This record gives sequence, C-alpha cells and structure tokens, in this order.
Amino acid sequence: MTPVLSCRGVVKTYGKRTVLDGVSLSVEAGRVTGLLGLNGAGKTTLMRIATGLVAPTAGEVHVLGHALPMRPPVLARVGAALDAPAFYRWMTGRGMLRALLDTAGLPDEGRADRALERVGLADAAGRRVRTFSQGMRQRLAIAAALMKEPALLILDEPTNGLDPAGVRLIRGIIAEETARGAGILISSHQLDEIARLCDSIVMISQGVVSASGTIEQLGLGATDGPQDLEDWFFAQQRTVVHTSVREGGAA
Ligand SMILES: Nc1ncnc2c1ncn2[C@@H]1O[C@H](COP(=O)(O)OP(=O)(O)OP(=O)(O)O)[C@@H](O)[C@H]1O
Repeated sequence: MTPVLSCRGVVKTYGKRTVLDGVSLSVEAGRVTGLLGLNGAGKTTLMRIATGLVAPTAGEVHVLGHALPMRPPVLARVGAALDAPAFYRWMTGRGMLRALLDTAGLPDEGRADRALERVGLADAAGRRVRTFSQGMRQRLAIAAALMKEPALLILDEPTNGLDPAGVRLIRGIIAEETARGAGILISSHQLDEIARLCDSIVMISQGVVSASGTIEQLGLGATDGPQDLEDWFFAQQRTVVHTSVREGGAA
C-alpha cells in the first residue's frame, strides 16, 4: 500500500546551515510514526515540509502519493497541529474552525462542532479565542487538524501544555484516528508516551536519521521503564565533540 507520507533524502538548508541532511521516513495508513530528537534536531522543520508549509531544498516528498507542491485536494486531506498555532484571537473557537474549513474548501456540516466536542471544548465553542488558556489553544489546534478527517495527521508535541485529562484524551483520539485509517506522524519529548503510542520511530539527530524501525525492531517493546528509554534515546544521538571554552582557546 502507498504510504500516506513518504520522504526520501530530504534536505533543508537555511543559508549556510543544513537543518535536515537526507532524511527518509514513511507513514503508513492506520499506523503511528513517532519523531524523536533533541531540541533543534529538525523535527518541526520536517513536519512543516510534510504539511506543505516549507519547501525542501532537495529530496522527494510524496503526500498521499502526490509529489510536492501540494494541490488543494491533497491539502484538504492533511491535518496538522504544529507548534505555536496562529489563530484570530477575536474569533470564537467555532468561528475560527469554520474559517479554516472554508479556507480548505471543506463544508462545515457539523465538522467544527464535532471536532470541538472531541477535544473537550464543546462548552467553549462560543468563546473568543483570546479568552482561551494555553491548553485550550492547544486543544483547538488539534481540533483544527481533526475536523478535516485527514488521511495524514501531523501532531507536533500535541500533549504540550495539556493536563493529564488532555493527555489521556489525545491518546484516545490517536487510537480512533488510526482505527479510521489515518496515518499519524507525531513528535514528542515524552519518551514513554511515544513508546506506548507509536508503531515505529524515527530518531533525528543533528538533521540525520540516527535510528529508525518498529518499536519491536528497536527493542523498545520490552524496555524496563523510563530510565531504559532515556538510555536508549541518548545512545542514538550522533556523537558531538564538546569543546569547552578553555580548550577552544578563549580567555
Ligand atoms: N526559518 C528558519 N530560519 C533559520 N533557521 C531555522 C528556521 N526554522 C528552523 N530553523 C533552525 O532549524 C533547526 C531545527 O529546528 P526545528 O524547529 O525543526 O527543531 P525541532 O527538532 O522541532 O526542535 P524542538 O524540539 O525544540 O521543537 C534549529 O536549529 C532552528 O534554529
């Protein structure tokens, strides 16, 4: 079966800086792929590329079998909640979602309200976004991704700012979405959460894939708790030569 997302040799440079250096991964329908890496590893950049927000410098990206750039019918089937979502703060939660549906060329037909209900924001649907807490905005971002009933769902650190009830909610939503047939790409710094939720994992370290495979292939199905996962995580990092200020010759 064609993956819902396929990246082959993706390179992204900003000026002289190479942020992604030949990254390959795929996301299958009905499966969850977890993206791991330290701050600045390149996870969000890859997700922005997969969402069509940023163009890769080189490499091949296919979304639902179509090469970039993404055409509107493909875009309409990709739902993404990326970091720092931008909303019109004067709109209501429901109004914001309806405006986004309109932009995507999708009819409402109750989608906005259903998505708000799923993320626990039904009671706040008529409130202005500026009155939302950080966690409520995060839930709204997830609702915006879900309401498209996407074939590819991209979630960048979705549990950030969520309370334990929200974390549990997201877990349930991920199970529902994969049961519906969506392929999910998710990033998180919560290693135990990733090991629990994902079918396979891709670790990015300094812009390259330093480990990838199914949870079983990587031996993470049988880990003995958080410490094991943390040890595994650090073992996959590319070796960085640390030079202290003194060794570097500075005063
Ligand atoms: N528009 C941009 N211009 C220049 N550099 C950028 C730009 N966007 C990202 N970067 C750089 O690319 C690198 C990767 O950033 P990215 O946000 O993809 O990392 P990340 O793995 O998502 O990190 P985090 O875990 O902190 O969210 C960082 O060094 C960042 O400074």
